[in-house]
This record gives sequence, C-alpha cells and structure tokens, in this order.
Amino acid sequence: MLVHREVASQCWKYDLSQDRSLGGNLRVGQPQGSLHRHRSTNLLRPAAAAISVEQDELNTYLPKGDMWSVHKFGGTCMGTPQRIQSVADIVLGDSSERKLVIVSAMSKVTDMMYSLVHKAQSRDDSYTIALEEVFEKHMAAAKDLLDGEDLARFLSQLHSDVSNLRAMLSAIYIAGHATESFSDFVVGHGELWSAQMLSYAIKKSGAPCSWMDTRDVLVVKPSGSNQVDPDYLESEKRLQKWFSRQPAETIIATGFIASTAENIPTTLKRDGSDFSAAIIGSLVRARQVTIWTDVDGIFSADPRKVSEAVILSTLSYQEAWEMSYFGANVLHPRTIIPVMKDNIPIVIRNMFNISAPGTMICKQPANDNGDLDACVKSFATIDNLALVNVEGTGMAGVPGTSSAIFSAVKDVGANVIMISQASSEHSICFAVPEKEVAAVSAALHVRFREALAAGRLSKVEVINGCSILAAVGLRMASTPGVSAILFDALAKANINVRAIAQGCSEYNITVVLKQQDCVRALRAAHSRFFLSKTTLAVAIIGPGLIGGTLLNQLKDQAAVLKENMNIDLRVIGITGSRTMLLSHTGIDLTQWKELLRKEGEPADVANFIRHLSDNHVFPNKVLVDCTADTSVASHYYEWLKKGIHVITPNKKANSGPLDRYLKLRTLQRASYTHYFYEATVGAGLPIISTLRGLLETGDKILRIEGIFSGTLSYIFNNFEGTRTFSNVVAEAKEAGYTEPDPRDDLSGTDVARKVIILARESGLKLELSDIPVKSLVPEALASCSSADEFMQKLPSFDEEWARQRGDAEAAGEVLRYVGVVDAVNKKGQVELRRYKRDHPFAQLCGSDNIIAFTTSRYKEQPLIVRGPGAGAEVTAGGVFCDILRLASYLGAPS
Ligand SMILES: NC(=O)C1=CN([C@@H]2O[C@H](COP(=O)(O)OP(=O)(O)OC[C@H]3O[C@@H](n4cnc5c(N)ncnc54)[C@H](O)[C@@H]3O)[C@@H](O)[C@H]2O)C=CC1
Ligand SMILES: N[C@@H](CC=O)C(=O)O
Ligand code: NA
Repeated sequence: MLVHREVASQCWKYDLSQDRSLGGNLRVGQPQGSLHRHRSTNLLRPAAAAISVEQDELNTYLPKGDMWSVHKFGGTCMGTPQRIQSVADIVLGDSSERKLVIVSAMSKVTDMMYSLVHKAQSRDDSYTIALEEVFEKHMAAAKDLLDGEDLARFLSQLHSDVSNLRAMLSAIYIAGHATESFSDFVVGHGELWSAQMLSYAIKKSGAPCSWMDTRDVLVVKPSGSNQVDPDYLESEKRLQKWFSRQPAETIIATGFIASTAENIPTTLKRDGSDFSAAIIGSLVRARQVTIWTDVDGIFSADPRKVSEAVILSTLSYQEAWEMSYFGANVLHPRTIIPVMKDNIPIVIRNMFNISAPGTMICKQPANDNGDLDACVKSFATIDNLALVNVEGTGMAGVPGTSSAIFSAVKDVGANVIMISQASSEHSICFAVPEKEVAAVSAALHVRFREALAAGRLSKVEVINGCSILAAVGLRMASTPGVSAILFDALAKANINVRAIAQGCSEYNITVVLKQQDCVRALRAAHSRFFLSKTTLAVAIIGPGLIGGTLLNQLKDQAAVLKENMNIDLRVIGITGSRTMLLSHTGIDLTQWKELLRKEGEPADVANFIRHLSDNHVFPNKVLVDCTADTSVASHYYEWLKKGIHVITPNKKANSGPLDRYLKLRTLQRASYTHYFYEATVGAGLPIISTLRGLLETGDKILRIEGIFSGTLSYIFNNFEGTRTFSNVVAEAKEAGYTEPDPRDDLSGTDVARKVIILARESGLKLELSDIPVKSLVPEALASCSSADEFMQKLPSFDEEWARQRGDAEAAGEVLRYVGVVDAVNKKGQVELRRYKRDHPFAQLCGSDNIIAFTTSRYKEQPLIVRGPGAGAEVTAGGVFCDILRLASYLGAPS
C-alpha cells in the first residue's frame, strides 16, 4: 500500500513505498476526528458520540491489561547484529501472552542522522558520503542477521528509504535550511530500520511478529522548551485502529518517533524511546515496562564516584523521579508520568547480565528492612553551580520580594535548581548553574538598584564553585533523625554546608556545599547510610620501629575489623625520610616494605599530604606521625585545618612551644577533626585517656608522679651489679625502648616531655624549660655528633655508675628516675631518686612505667596505672587504639 506522508510543507510529498505487510497500514496525512472522551469517567461528550461507536468497536480489538508486557531496548542493546539477535532471544524468552517491544536506533545512528541534516543545511555536500555510511551500516547488520526473502525485503526497503532521504537532504541542501519536522523525519529512520530488523529476526525464529511505525499511533503536541505532551485519547484511538488491522501477539515498535495531531512526523526528543515505552505501556495498561540497558539497575549513588554503591531492588516513582532530576542516569522524569498514573511498574534491567534482577520502580515499594538507614534510597550530586544570596532587612515581611527576585531570574532564562529562605526572611538564597550566574547577578543588581542604594537590601552575593548533594528517599518523610544522620556524616568528614533545602514532601534533602568537597561528601553520606561502614584512609609518616610495627598490626587485623566492626582501614600512603609509597585505594600491607623499596618515589611531605587530602575515594583521612621529628609535628595545625585527623606517638608537638600547643588544642576542640596522642605517654598504657576521664568527670588533679621512661625503667630495673651500665643501655636500645637517640632518654628530656604533656593536659601552662631536669648524660658526651658515637663512649662512665648504684644498695635503696607534675604548685620536675626496696616504684620490672594520680577523689590512695611503657608492640598497639577510637568517633560501632 502506498502511503503519502505530508512533511511540514505541503510541497514535500514523496512516496515512501512502504511495504506495510509487516506493520501498520494506517493512512496518515488526513486530519483525524478528535475524540472527546473524559478519560477517567469514560463519559462521552455529545459532540463525540458518533465517533464513540467506532471507538467502542475498536476497543474489542485491543486487549488491555496484564497480558501485555512492554520492553524497551536502547541503542546500545541494538548496537550490533549479535546484540539485535540477543534482543530477539530475550523477547522470545518472555512468556507473556502479548509483548510490545520498543526499540531505539542502532547505537550512534541517531547522531549520524542528525549530522546528515546538519551537514545538508550547512551546505556541506559530504552529507552524501555520510548517508552512504548509514546505508552501509544497516546493510551490513542486516546481512549478518537475516537471510533469504526477509533480507531481500529489508534491503529493498532500506534502498527505497535511503533514496527518499537523499532527495530530502538534497532539498535541505539547496534551501540551506531544515525545519524541525524535516529534521525529525530524517532522524526517525534509525528506529524504523532497527524495528524492522528486529521484527525479521524474531520472525526468523518462527514466532509471528509485526512491526509498528509509532508515527501511525503516537500523537503528541509540543509543550514548550523542546518537550512534547502525549495526546493519550488520540493515541489510544489510533492504537486501537492499528491493532484492529494487526492483532499480533508480538509487536516491535519504533521508539522516539511520533506524529503531531496534524500527522507531521516529530520525535519525543532526546531519550524519547523510554518515553515511548512508558506511553505505550500506559495505553495497553501493561503488566510491566522493562527498560533494558547496560547496567544492572539503579545504583544508590554514581558508581564512578562511590565504588560501594549498591543496586537498589525497588524504588518508588517519586524516588526515581527525584533521582533522575539530580542527574542519576536513571530515567527522564517524564518517562515516569505515563506509567505512574496506572501504577505500572518499570523495571530497569541489564541486557548483558540477564541474571541480575534489576531495579523495579513502582508504587510505594515495601520497606526494605524497616531500619532508619533504609529510608534514604540514594544520593545524587549536581556540580558547577553557584549560590546567589540576596540579603537585607528590607525583605522581611515585604510581599513580592521573592517574586521580584525570581522574575528577574526568569527574565535572563536561568534555571533555579534549589531555593532556601529562612523564616526570618532576611535572606533568600538559590542555586543556579554557574554559567548563568553572571547574568542573574547583573539582573538582580538592576532590579534592586534602588533597594541596594537605600540599604533595604544589603547585598546580592554570588558564591561560585558549589555543588548540590541530595539524599533521596520516600520514607524520609516519616522517619525522624534522617537529616541528623546526614549532617553528622558531613560534619565528621569536615564538610561545610552552605545551604539546605527540604521541601514538605521530604522526598529529598538538598545540601549545597563546595564543589571540591562534593565527592567526599557523597561518599561520607553514602557510607553512613548504606554500609554503616567507617572507611578511613590512613597515611603513615615514619615507618621505623613503631610505624613499621603498626603497619604489620594493621595488616593482621584489617580483615577482622572489616568483618566484625565494619571498619575499613586503608593505608594509602607511607613515607620515610627518603622514599614514599602512594596509593589511591590502599597499599597491599603484606608487602609494604618491598613495595616501598621497589616502587617508592622520592619523599616529599607536601606531596604526601596533598595525596592524602586530594583523595576523593575516602571521606575520612588520618595522618599517623610515627617520627620523632619536630618539623613534622609543626604541621599538625595545618593538617587538622585541612580536615585531616592526626594521631601520633611523637611528643614534639605537645611538648613544644606552649603557644603552638594551645593553638593546636583550641583548633582540635573547635572542629570535628580529631587529634589523638595516647602513646606519647606510657606508650600503649591508658595514661592520657585516664587523665581525661578524671578531668572530664570533674575530678581535680593534685599530683601525677611516676616512672615515665621505659628505657630508664628498664635500665635501673636491670642494673643490679651483674652487667655494666653501658651494657644495660645497649640492651634497652636493642629492645626498642629508647628514643631514636638514647640521649633523649638518658638526658631526662623524654621524661620531661611526658611531664609537660601531662601537666598541660591537666591545665598547667608550662614550657619545657620550666621543668628542672637531672640529666644522666655525662657532660663530656652531650656533644657527641651521633647516637652511635655516644653509645661507643658510654662505657668510660660505667665505673661512676657502679659507684652510685653501690651507694644506694648499701642503704637498702634502689635508683629510680621519676617525673612529677605538681598541679597544686603548678610545677613539674624530673630527677633521679633513691627509693627503699619495698616502695612500689622499686617493684617494677622490664620496661614498666608506673604512674600514680593523686586527685580529689583518689587522695588517700592514688590511682595507679602500671605496665610496660615502651617497646614496639605496645606502642604501636597504643597508636592503633587511637585509630580505632577515631573510627568510633566517626560512627563505627563501639
Ligand atoms: N619506641 C618506643 O617504645 C616508643 C616510641 N614513641 C615515639 O614513637 C616515635 C617513633 O619512634 P621509633 O619508631 O622508635 O623511631 P624510629 O627511629 O625507629 O622511627 C622513626 C622513623 O621516622 C622516619 N623519619 C624521621 N623523620 C622523618 C621525616 N621528616 N619524614 C619522614 N620520615 C621521617 C625515620 O626515617 C624512621 O624511619 C617517636 O616519636 C617516639 O618518641 C612513643 C612511645 C614509645
Ligand atoms: N623512649 C621512650 C619511649 C616511649 O615514649 C621510653 O623509653 O619511655
Ligand atoms: Na599511653
């Protein structure tokens, strides 16, 4: 049958010579009578009564309801002949009574078709070559897929279409212009060809099948800004007619294309095939609309940004709607409207992974597991935004201000993404795309020139470089505490929120933040809601004795922490003084030493920190300083300011200049960034935490006294007349108790540092120089240039030490090196004392520390903490404890 299709202008009539044996043979080109039937009541208006008879008859042809399943396959699914065959197999495998399959053009074909039009209207005669390529592509695909008579029929149709297109493009070329309908007509051929190929492929497998040119059925009307609205009544009527002539059980229909009421070819605009499927699904009241694509379903967040994103099994229409608005590559919001009104579920499935169940979008899905976390379904972000803040006392209570603001915004054509106004009405802020903000700001300055001059408005401020993070979930509306969790997660990741919006519908909570924080914010929020897993990126400076032991402990414990505590610790950087090893996702700790040696790059602390702070994979980052370096410690303030948590056994920061220490602690208290240093005193023993516990619960510290040096404890516990003093010092060094330079221990400086740390923790404002220290380093050796030289020369002082020890022993006493914090008199001191053999300080062994807290509550008997206070395992264990303490502060289960 010959069909004349009117294309835009009446002068363009051409013969499509379509073989309609495979599809609709409706004559288009004639104005159709309009049907006035009120959809919901089914009442017919008198004017339409005559047509209603015809309609009722037609209704008997098109069965509606559960027997229909609608599928949609996008361009990627139709990308190659092999894929078209797989699509055919999926359709054949669907046991539904009736199937309606919407297809897109083969991948890239729509772009190729648009480019044909573009070339022709720009008078670029290479459109002929490009058209040839389109032809070749489809011919090759058809030859691969089909054979015999079907192939011949398809190719003859293709030939004929291409010669029509050639004529039309040539006219466009001559005119140097293509109307929208010319363009839509050309572009729609991709779908016509793919639908026919699939239909033949299904027929080849022996299943009866018809193909449908949806321009014969779908009627739409333009609705402004490059959108169209379906005319359901007219479309339904045309579908009935089509079906009355082709009552097939399997129908392959073209996506994307449609007609106007005047039968002019048009399209449903970009991503229109999903829309086609939803409209057709609604017209037949399908059981389900399945959108086949190349992902397993809808993710809880963009998986390129959040590697732990999960596939959601169900989503409500509203949730899907919200998510697609926020750029989650789900469905165009308009796709949801047609099916939503009839409660038809849409299922998103992966054609390349048929075993994945996909995501079902339907009415109010059942609660996943009823817990608080399940009420947030997903997170989405929008980048490249600017906030505009209009502020002034003259706004409050003045009706029309927001109308004036937004009409100015509308006049420059900017798109407002979110709006927030506090009820005080002193300011109103809104987000627009960054590229539109200059025009918006200029328009507002013009519109409010007088108000600004008179001071009624104080400013129109633009904040560039913003992003939006939106949490989406239907049940958020009825679940208290959701926003608290969200904001807590953001606060703990040290992310500043610039503006907030939550509508009464509560389907989403939108926060505006700095674009540079956006991915981190997304991860922090996502991990809090979805995994309840605390992910922590760890960077270690100084993989020496303590740092190296810590790395090994982390290696041994990582799996247990993940499994039992939901804590995911990843070491993403290790730096020594010469080389550093960096990783974005985590270093393999079973071979960190080897990797550092083989793959390490020259160490550079600034680059190391940049690597940590620029890492967007992990929301929380901690720097563990395992050096004894003063210069490393001098950076803590700056790192904490960047939101990097700091943990250290290094005493230099807390025993350094008082003003710096106070600044650091003030910052620590004022921010959500943590600074922990338990191992600086008593190694892994709970000294700092015990002191804090006493102070925070209101106890008053009177005196802290003890043996704070593992090294000196070991030395005097073991210097019993059997070995020389220098031998025992060498043993302590060998056992890993000493500082990198043992003179720091023997000089008493290390003990003085611990005394200062505890004194400051107790509120005393002392400098290290305020502590009188009795040094055990012989004056002659103080100037040795290295620790080794010192150790070599130390034996020459053994005799003097033997004498001191002998004197004490003769008096029934032992030598002990003690530190004291005298909180009452605000003093500290460090000295070598003699204690009677029965004194608790004389009872120690190994590297034991003993610390006695005398307080208002522990006055008669001091609170005593005792145990090994130095050594690799216990110290690294103390640092590890701080890391877990941090994880728990960040939300890990305790
Ligand atoms: N050994 C112990 O029992 C205890 C040690 N500590 C503290 O632990 C820290 C580490 O002690 P150890 O592991 O025994 O010392 P170590 O000398 O074995 O390790 C320190 C590491 O830091 C590296 N380093 C130094 N400066 C650096 C810089 N600027 N950048 C990068 N790397 C640098 C060194 O190359 C070395 O690998 C010290 O602050 C110490 O006071 C605290 C409590 C107990
Ligand atoms: N060298 C120190 C180690 C702990 O701070 C000590 O001996 O106590
Ligand atoms: Na400790």
